[in-house]
Order: sequence, then structure tokens, then C-alpha cells
Amino acid sequence: MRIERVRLENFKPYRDTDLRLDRGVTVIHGLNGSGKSSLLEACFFALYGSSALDGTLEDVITNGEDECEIELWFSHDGGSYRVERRVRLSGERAQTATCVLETPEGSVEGARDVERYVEGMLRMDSEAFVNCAYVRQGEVNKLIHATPGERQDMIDDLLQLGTLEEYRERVSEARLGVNDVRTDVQGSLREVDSQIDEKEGKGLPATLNDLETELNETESEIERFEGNRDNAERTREEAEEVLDSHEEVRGEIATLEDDIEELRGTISSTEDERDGLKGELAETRERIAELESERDGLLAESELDRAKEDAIEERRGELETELEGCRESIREASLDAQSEKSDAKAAAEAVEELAERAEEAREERATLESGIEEGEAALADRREALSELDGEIEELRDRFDDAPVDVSETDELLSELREQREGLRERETELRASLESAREAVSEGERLREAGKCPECGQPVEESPHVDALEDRRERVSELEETLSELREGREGVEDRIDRAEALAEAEEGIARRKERRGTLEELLKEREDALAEKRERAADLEERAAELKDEADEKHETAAEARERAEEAQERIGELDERRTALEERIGRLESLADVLGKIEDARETVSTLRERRESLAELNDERRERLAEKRDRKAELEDEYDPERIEDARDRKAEAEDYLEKVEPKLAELAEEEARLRDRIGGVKSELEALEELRERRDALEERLEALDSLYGEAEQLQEMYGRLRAELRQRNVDQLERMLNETFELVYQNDAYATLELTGEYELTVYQKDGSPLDPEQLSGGERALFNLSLRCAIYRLLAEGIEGAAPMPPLILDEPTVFLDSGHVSKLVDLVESMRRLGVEQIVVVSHDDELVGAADELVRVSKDPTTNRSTVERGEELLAAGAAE
Ligand SMILES: Nc1ncnc2c1ncn2[C@@H]1O[C@H](COP(=O)(O)OP(=O)(O)OP(=O)(O)O)[C@@H](O)[C@H]1O
Ligand SMILES: [Zn+2]
Repeated sequence: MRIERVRLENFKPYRDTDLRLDRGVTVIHGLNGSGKSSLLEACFFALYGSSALDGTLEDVITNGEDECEIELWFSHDGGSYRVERRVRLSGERAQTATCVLETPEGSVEGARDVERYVEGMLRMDSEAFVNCAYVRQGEVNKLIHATPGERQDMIDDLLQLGTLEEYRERVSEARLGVNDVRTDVQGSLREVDSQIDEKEGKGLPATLNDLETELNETESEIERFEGNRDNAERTREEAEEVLDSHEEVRGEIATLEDDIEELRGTISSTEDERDGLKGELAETRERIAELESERDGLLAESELDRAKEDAIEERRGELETELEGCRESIREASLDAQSEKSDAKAAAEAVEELAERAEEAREERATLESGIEEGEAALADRREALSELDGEIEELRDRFDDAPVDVSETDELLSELREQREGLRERETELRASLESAREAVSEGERLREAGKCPECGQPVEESPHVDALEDRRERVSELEETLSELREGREGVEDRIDRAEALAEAEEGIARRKERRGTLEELLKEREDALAEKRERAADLEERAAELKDEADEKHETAAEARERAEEAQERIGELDERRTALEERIGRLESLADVLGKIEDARETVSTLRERRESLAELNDERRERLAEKRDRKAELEDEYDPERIEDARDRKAEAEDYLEKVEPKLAELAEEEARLRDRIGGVKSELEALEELRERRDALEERLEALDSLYGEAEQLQEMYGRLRAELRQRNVDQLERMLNETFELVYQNDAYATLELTGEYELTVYQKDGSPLDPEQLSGGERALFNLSLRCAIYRLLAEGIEGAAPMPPLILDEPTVFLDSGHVSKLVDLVESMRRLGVEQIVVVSHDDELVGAADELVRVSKDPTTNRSTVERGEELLAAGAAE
């Protein structure tokens, strides 16, 4: 198998990478953390899916992305293949969204099917792949640390030796199963043998012979006794027949006797019945005579001359009609009486009511009249008050006779006078003020003059031109005083006039008040007069009404009396009609009795004829019975002649004899039958025992045959098991020998130190290192570097062994080494180069080595440089001959 190309998208540190790989040695080179291991991991993951991962599925997707894609192209056994996987993140978890493997035969889909296909194709699961082809970084010690058992399992698995062990175990199980069956069959055989021995010791054929002879004898005896028994039975039957027929005759005679007795009884009781009927007949006839005399009496009382039914009915019809008429008249008369009575009652009630109403009218009139008298007295008082008012008004009017104004002009006059008075008062006040100031001016002048100063200007008087003015001032005062007194007088005159005018206004007001009062009084007077007139009218009406009601009452009284009279007449009529009705009813009653008697007579006559007929039919019946009685008596006599006592006696004797024999023979026969059954039973038992013996013999033969077959099968299984075991041991030994040789060769090639003589690998895969002095060393005791070399040697040896063992049928996967130079000094690194070289020479098609060691670069056919951009943190690969050339030049 060879990897040809890998393409990655968002796988771990790779964003988008496409790398071709060739045959030969490819070295993947780069700094720590640049993504070398991830590249190998991608190839491994493409083949085996998640079981090839150390981490989880989520880890393969580049951080921050949600989908990654891996494509791997490879060739295998001449065919081309391509795997494509796509992993997608959904939420926290990643899932394989696509997984397809294209093969020359078609495509396989789904992670499971693809993994299974790859396992089958490479004949390795992911673990075997790791153990053999893919030496992972840091796992160099795995095979050394493993226990021999684990190592054996790993290597056996790789070399497919496990299958042989599986076969051997299966055969062993089968062999044990065969053995279990064989033991069972042996047990059964022993048991069958002992059963046969037991049965043969019993002498079964002789016993059978004896029993059959005995059975024959018993059967002939049974036959003889059965013949005798049949004879006895026949005799008994014959005797019983004779006895039975005689018994019948006796029975018939007894029946006849009973019949005769019964018939005689019936005849005599029928005769008794006839006598009874005769008595009844006589009684009925007597009754008819009685009824006929009753009928004659009733007929005489009725107005009929013949007791004939239709005549009676006709008469009765007439009387009923008359009676109905009479009853109708009574009903009418009583209706009349009823209505007259109620009329009389209604009229009497009306009289009472009318009288009451007349009384009420009279009472009302009396009340009204006393009201009228009172009203008239009040009216006279009012009229007087009115004439008094008129006098007062006249008096007040007289006051205006010598007045300057008329009534109703006082207001105007008064306001005029009051205005005059106001004007005068104002002038007076002004004058008084002027007088005051004039008087003051005089007294000032006097004071100044006394002081020698001018009273006018206050300057020294001597040269004043104003001294004479004082006199003028005094004159002015007296003038003013005069005018003031004139004014006062005028005002007093006006005030007198005002007083008079005020008295007149008062009189005017008095007149107006009285006039108003007079108007009210007059109105009231008028109303009262009207009311009185109305009352008078009403009183007159009431008087008239009372008289009318009285007349009406008298009339009604008369009507009531008439009605009562008519009611009495009707009552009298009813009495008469009642008498007539009673008489009619009596007559009808008599006619009914007559009809009843006639009916009874008819019935009695019918009874007589019925009784007579019955008597006759009974007589006929008895005649018949007597005839039958005679017949029966004849038959009885006949039968009594037939009866023979001697023959009966003989039959009885024979029957007793036969019964006696039968009684004895039955138990004997039962005994014999029992004996026969017992014998047959025993014969059956012996026969079935003989059959069982035969069966047992057959069974023994079959078991013996089976046992032989099982013995040989067991032997074969044993051989087969041994063979598988041997084969595996041989194969393993061969492999171990070869592996040991290859391991020694490889180790010698890579390890310079010649302290170790040889490496030993036992059949149980115990590994031992022998030193030069011959002492053994556990591989765990080796140094780190030695161990790495030892492990590489072991891996390469296993790879070679597999490659040589299987090549052809299943081409090997590429040899992949991840960081094999860890722990190695530079000298050993160059040895590693030699190892790689030797593997290539041995024909390994493709070797991929991951290393950052320059020395290994030199050994490469192809160089792949992996680097990581420190800013984006994304890895890229470069593949190049120029790189290789540069490396070689150094
Ligand atoms: N899912 C991921 N997304 C992004 N980067 C990742 C993811 N997983 C791993 N890496 C990065 O890839 C690098 C690991 O690569 P890898 O182990 O292949 O390196 P290397 O070249 O083999 O290193 P060394 O020489 O030390 O063995 C680390 O730097 C890691 O941060
Ligand atoms: Zn690495």
C-alpha cells in the first residue's frame, strides 16, 4: 500500500493543504509545533476514523472553524482508492458528516463500513497498524514495556497465528462435548444390559404355554353352564306366560264387577234426581196458580178488560205522557212563583231605599236653610260698615274746600314748597357766613385802631389812607343783618305752608285707603249675596226631590203587594198539580206490577216445560244403562266358566323349579368369567414382557453402534486439536526464530557499541539481551537511547517478517516513523539513516519519517517542509527538489 496524496481543509493547524507523496523515503521536516505530527495523524485518521485519534473528534477541526475535510488518495494491490471524510461541529459536539471510500469495485459509505473495509484490506485494525507500521511519537517503549503475553498477543495477531489458536480451542470444546455424549451412551448401555439379564432369567415362554392350556379348559366349562342356563330360562318363560294369561282373565272379571256396581249406582242416583224434578214441577204449578190470582186482582183495579201485554203498554204510554205534562206544569208554576217572589222582594227593597233618600234630601234642605239665615245677618252687618266708610270719605273731602289744591294734587305742591325751603336755607347759611366775616373785619379794625395802626393794611395809622374804611365795614354788617332777618321771615312762611300741605296729603291718603277698603267690602258683599241665592235655589230643588221620591216609594209599595199576591196564586196551583201527579204515578205503578206478574207467569210456565223435558231425557239414559248392565253380566258369567285352577298350579311348580336353578347357575358363571379374565390378563402381561425384551435387545445393538462411532470421533478430535496446537507452536517457533535473526541483524546494524553479544527471543516472546561476558540483561535495563534503538530494531524486524510473510497477497502499509531521533546522539542518528536505507533496500515501497534532524534530511528522496506562520498560526507545507538540492549542497 502506498499513500499518494493528502488534502486537508481546516484540519488542526492546516487551513488548506494539498500534499503529494512518492515512493521511497519522504522526510517531513520542520520546527516544533509546526504541524508535522498532525500531517501523519491526518493520514491515519483518513484510514481508520476516530479510533485512530488520541483526542476527541472535536479536536481535529481547526479552532474557530466548524467543519473540516480530509481527502486521502492511495494505491493498494494494483488498485486506486480515495477516502473522503468531513467532520462538522454542531453545538459542542462534532460529528462525521461524510465518509466515503472509493474503491475499484465501487464506493463504501459510512464511518463504520469504511473502517471495516480498511481493516479487511490491510488485515490490520488501527491498533495493529500502530504496532507495526506507524511508530508514533513517544511510543517507542511500548513493545519493550509490554508483558511477554501482551507481546505474544500482538505479534500472534499480526502474523494471524491467533486464528489457529481459535481453531484449536473450538476443536477442544467439540472433543469435550463428544466425550460428554460418549459417557452418557455408555451409562445407557450398561442399564439396558442389566434389564435384558433380568428379563431372560424369568422363563417367560414356558409360563405362557401353561397359561394358555388353563384358559382353554375354563372356556369349555363356561360353554356347558351357559347351555343349561338357557334351558332353565325357557321353561320359566313358558310357565310365566300361562300364569300371565290367567291373571288377565281374573283382572277382566274384577273390572266387570266394578263396572256393574258403578252402573247400578248411577241408575239409582238418576232415579233419585227424577223424583226431585217431579217435586219441583208440582211447586212451580202451585206458584203459577198464585200469580194468576194476583193478576186477576190487579186487572180489576186497572181500567183494562183484558190482561194483555200490548194493551197494558199502550195504557201506560198514555199515562206517562199525561204525567210528563203535569210535571211540566208544576215546573212552570214554581218558576212563576219564584220570579213573583223575587219581584216582590226587589220592590220592597226599592221602597226602603227611596224612603231613605227622601229623608236625606229633607235633612240637607234643613241644614241649608239655617245657613241662609246666618248669611243674611252677616250681610246686614257688612252693609252698615260700608255706609260708615262713605261718611268718613265725605268728611275727609270737606278738608279740601278752602285748600289751594284739589285732592290728588298735594304731592306736587309739597315737593315745590320743600324746594323753596331748601333754597332759602342755603341763602341764609351764606349770609350768616358773610355776616360773620363782616363782624370780624369790624372787630379787627377796632383792635388795630386802638393800637394806632391802620385797620386796613396794618401800617402806622398816621399816614394811612384807610382809616375811614371802618365805618363802611360797620354799615355792611347792619345791611347783612337786615337781609338775614327778611330771609328768616320768608322761610318761616314757607314752613307753615308745608305743614298745611302735609295735613292735606295725609287726608288724601286716608281717602284712598278707605276707597280701597270699600271696594273690597263691596266685592265680598256681592259674593255673599250670590252664594245665598244659590243656596236658596238648592233648598227649593231638594224639597221638590223629596216629594218625588215619596211618590215613587208609594208606587213601588203597590207593585210589591201585587207581586206577592201573584206568587200565592202560583203556589196554590202547584198544590193542585201535585195531587194530580201522585194519582197518575199510582196508576202507572199498578200497570207495572201487572206487567211484572204476567212476566213471572210466563217464566214459571217455561220452567214447567224444561223440568218435564229433563225428566224424560233422564228416563231414556237409564234405559240405555240397564241394557249395558245386562251385557256386562253375560260377559262375566262367560269368563267365570273359562278359569282353570289345576293348570295354574302346574305352571307355578315349573316356574319355581327353573328359578331355583337360575339362582345357582349365575354365581358359578360369574366365577368362571373372572377366572377367564384373570388368565387372559396374565397372558397379556407375559406377552408384553417378551416384546419389551425384544426391544431392549434392539436398543442395545443401536447403543453399541453409536458408542463405536463416538469413540472414533473423539480420537479424531484429539488428533485435530493436537495438530492445531502443534501447527501454531511450529509456526510461532519459525516466526520467532526468524524474528530473532532479523532483530539481531537490525540491532547490529544500528548499534555501534559492541558490549552486547546477542539478543534472544524465546517461543514465549521473552526478550533477553546477552552481554559479551555472557550475562543476561532485561531490555528495561537498557539506556534510553539503547531502548529507542532496540525498539526501532524490533519494529523494523516485525515489519520485515510481515512483509516477507504476507507480501503478494496483502501489500504492506508504508513504514511511518514519527520523531525516531529523540534520545539519539548524532552518531546513532547516522545509524538510523543506515536503517532507513536498509529497509528501502529490502523493498519497502514507501517510508515516511518525521524529523527535525538535518542528518535524516540527507537520506530523503523527497523532502517536505512544514512551517507555521506565526501571525496566523496556520501551517503550510512545501515540497521541493530545490529544498532537497539545497540540503545536499550543505
Ligand atoms: N484543532 C486545532 N486548531 C488549530 N491548531 C491546532 C489544533 N490542534 C493542534 N493545533 C496546533 O498544531 C500544532 C501541533 O502540531 P504538531 O504536533 O503536528 O507539531 P509538530 O510539528 O509535530 O511538533 P514537534 O516537532 O514538537 O513534534 C500546535 O502548535 C497546536 O497549537
Ligand atoms: Zn512533532
